[in-house]
Formats: sequence, C-alpha cells, structure tokens
Amino acid sequence: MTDLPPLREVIAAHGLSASKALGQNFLFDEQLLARIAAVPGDLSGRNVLEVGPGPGGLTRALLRAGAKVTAIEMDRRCLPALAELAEAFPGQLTVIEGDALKIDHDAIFDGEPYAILSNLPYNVGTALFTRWMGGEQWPPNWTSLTLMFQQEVAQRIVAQPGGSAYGRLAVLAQWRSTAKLAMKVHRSAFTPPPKVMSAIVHVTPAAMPEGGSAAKLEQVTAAAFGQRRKMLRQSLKGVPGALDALETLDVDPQRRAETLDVGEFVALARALST
Ligand SMILES: C[S@@+](CC[C@H](N)C(=O)[O-])C[C@H]1O[C@@H](n2cnc3c(N)ncnc32)[C@H](O)[C@@H]1O
Repeated sequence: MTDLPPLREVIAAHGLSASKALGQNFLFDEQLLARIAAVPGDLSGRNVLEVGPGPGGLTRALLRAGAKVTAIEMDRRCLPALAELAEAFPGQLTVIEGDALKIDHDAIFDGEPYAILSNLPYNVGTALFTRWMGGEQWPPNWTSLTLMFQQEVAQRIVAQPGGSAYGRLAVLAQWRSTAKLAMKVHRSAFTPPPKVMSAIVHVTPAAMPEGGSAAKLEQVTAAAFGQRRKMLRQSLKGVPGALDALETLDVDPQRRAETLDVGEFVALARALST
C-alpha cells in the first residue's frame, strides 16, 4: 500500500482550515473512507468521478482501490494536497478546478462509463443528485452514485409510500433506479462535526419503464407533492389532463400524493404524455 502522511498532517501542512461557506466537513478515518470506497464494488481500473475531494481523504481510498479518478474541486487551497496524491499514484488522478454544477460530467470521460462517489455539501449534493437522476438519456453514462447526504435526505431518497419522508425525491430516485441506504455515518466522524447525522446512499440505474418521461413525471410529482395534504383532485387541478388520467387509470381522486406508489406516478405521467 502506498505510504501517505495521515490526513490531519496534510491539512496542517497545507493550512486547510475547514471553510463553512464551502460546506467543508472533512473525513479523516481511513478505515471508514475505505468502506465508502468499497460500496460500488471493485473499482480496479474503473473510471470514477469524485466531486469535492477537499484534502483527498476519499480520493486516496479510491486510488488505493485502483480507480482512475477525476476529481472536481472548487477550493483551490486543496489543489497542492491533491497534486501530492496525483504524484503518489502516477497516471491515476486528474484534478479539475471548478464548480461541479457548471461542468459537463459525461464529456470528461469521452462517453465512457464511470462511477460517481462524493461527500458533498448538502445543498450541492441535492442539486447534483436531481441532475444525475433527471436526464432524458437512460441508462445514463454513470454506472452508480455513492453519495453522502444528511440522514434525513437519505431517508427521503429511499422512502416508501405512506409516510412523510415519501415525496418527489423518492419517486425520482426509484422510478428507473434502485436506491439503497448503504451506511449511516455518525456526525462525530467529520471535522468539524455537522449538526446532524449523515448516511451514504447508493443508486444504480435500472430499466426505464416504457413510455416514461422524466419531465412529465417531474411535473406530476411537483404538483401532487406541492400540496401533499390535499386530495389529488385538488393538487392536480392545474396539470392539464391529469384529472381525466386519474379516472382512466382508476385512481381515486380523493387519495393524497403520499399514498401513490412509484408505479402509479409513472402510469400517470405516461397517460399525460400520450
Ligand atoms: C464535505 S467536504 C468533503 C471533503 C472530502 N471529500 C472529505 O470527505 O473529507 C465537501 C468538498 O466539496 C467542495 N465543494 C463544495 N461545493 C463544490 C462544487 N460546487 N463543486 C466542486 N466542489 C465543491 C468543498 O470545497 C469541499 O472540499
């Protein structure tokens, strides 16, 4: 195994105090980082996109697993530490300085498949997640997402119908993918510790239901969950054709959004597309 200085030393040597504005909460526990890097399975020789490597804790775990990593980081203070890692693993690490929200990820890998792993600030994580999950091209070029979220957001992603956690994120994550809670991560594992617990979600693409449209599904779930306490006949009033579609599909318009399973939402969106 390549010998590297402990992460705390890397932080000290490069003066990387965690920036609140950039949502920086670093992970130093190398065993935990190795477990996170193992979630997508064997990464040896595979392309990996890591967003927000920071001082490179998860990055070194990915490199040790044999991955070919491209990492996007917007805090230029972290670049020297990442350059040291690139030197320690020749030919395995490319670092792009920039905002991951503004970069075309598929273009980085020239159309080749890649796994995505990231421990991101929560607002950026959710924005990227909806972008990765919401594309019209399916299956996407990415083969899996392994992402750290606030535990409450992770639970919304894997939620089943019937509870308050179930909503747009669950439908988006589950209608053509398998989404699982891979592990919980205690707040004390981070430096500095955030206020809430975290969890890793693992998503793999599945078959897209025939006639499905991401845009229509988004329109229906936004309306239905936008007024989640109302009956569907009220919340879907503004969606042209939705009330007729409920009747055709034999869905009781007195039901509320959170009682519809993912398949029923997909059927509703399909009925509106035709
Ligand atoms: C929660 S820290 C995690 C750092 C490291 N991966 C770890 O696990 O210790 C998030 C990192 O994402 C970076 N970041 C924040 N917003 C970003 C963006 N829009 N694009 C790229 N990197 C971003 C921050 O600078 C920070 O290094």
